[in-house]
Amino acid sequence: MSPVSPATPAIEVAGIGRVFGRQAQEVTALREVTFEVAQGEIVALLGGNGAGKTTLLKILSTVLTPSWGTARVQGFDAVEQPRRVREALGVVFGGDRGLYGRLSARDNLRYFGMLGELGRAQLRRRIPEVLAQVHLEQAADRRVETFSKGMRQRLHLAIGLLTRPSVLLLDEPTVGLDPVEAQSLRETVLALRDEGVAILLTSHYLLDVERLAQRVVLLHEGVVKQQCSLAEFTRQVGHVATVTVRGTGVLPDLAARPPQDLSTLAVRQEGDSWEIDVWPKEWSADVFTELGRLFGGVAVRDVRVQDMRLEEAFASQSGPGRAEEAAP
Ligand SMILES: Nc1ncnc2c1ncn2[C@@H]1O[C@H](COP(=O)(O)OP(=O)(O)OP(=O)(O)O)[C@@H](O)[C@H]1O
Repeated sequence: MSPVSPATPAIEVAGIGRVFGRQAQEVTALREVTFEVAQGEIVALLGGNGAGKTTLLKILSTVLTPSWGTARVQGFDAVEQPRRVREALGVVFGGDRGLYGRLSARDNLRYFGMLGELGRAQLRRRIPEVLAQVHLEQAADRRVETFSKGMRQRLHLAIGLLTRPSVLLLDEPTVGLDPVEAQSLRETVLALRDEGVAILLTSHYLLDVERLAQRVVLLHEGVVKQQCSLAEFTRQVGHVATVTVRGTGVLPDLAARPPQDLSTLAVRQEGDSWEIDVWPKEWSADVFTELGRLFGGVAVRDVRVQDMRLEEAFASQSGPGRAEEAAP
């Protein structure tokens, strides 16, 4: 980790804009984006398709230059000092891209470490350390093609950690993972934050944002539509998931037992079968107590939980707003 003052923001984006193409084909991906990520903080960068998230991550990782504005990582300018920025930064773009299935996890780490200009001695020391950090020691010498999605995602993270970055760009860390794998990956990410790593996270899942981030930056058509604490964001979103309870026979008497920690209910009934959606405002043990109270004593056949995708939240929040303003 680089010796920076705790007062220096880990990421500092000031008035960034990016235009692609020329004249008739011109597309303004970013108009005016300003925000900071403090040392040891996790900020979720959110926005619907085409909002500008990828463009911003590319600017921060020095792959793309901005058309205007400045981006700094640990105080280093992404355009003037790209090498220093790359030294401070770990970039984890997950999914199935980029790993070599026929190589072991250890050999993938060696390969990417060498591309990242780490020396042999450094790699000998770092590889076991990052394998331990992401809990892949036991699988280190297995071919990656035998890995689950969660293990692959862990390996991506390990590669991003090889250079001991103090800032991580984490793109969709839990996409395609089952709930257990997703939760265990989140715990690894939280452990990194506790070690002081600053993280800019993009995700389509509210649960990731809720469990990981302290603050939210919401992009819409290339401008920051909203910046707020996680508490404020989830309050505005209203609910974290849809729980669908299906049963047969007598409906629970919801009028007699008005729901508490659940925001709304929708009831569907066909013949003898019924289906009720409830929307918990947040995940807590109280939600399960409340579900037990509402549905105790009726014939429940199954319960399904669908974590809310952020698109649903944006549907209510991504109105035109500031995005209508003229580009600078
Ligand atoms: N190389 C490019 N040439 C032209 N237009 C581009 C280019 N890259 C991005 N854009 C446009 O810039 C806008 C922002 O794209 P960007 O990929 O940054 O959005 P995003 O928020 O990452 O979306 P998604 O969630 O769909 O990945 C879009 O309108 C996109 O079509």
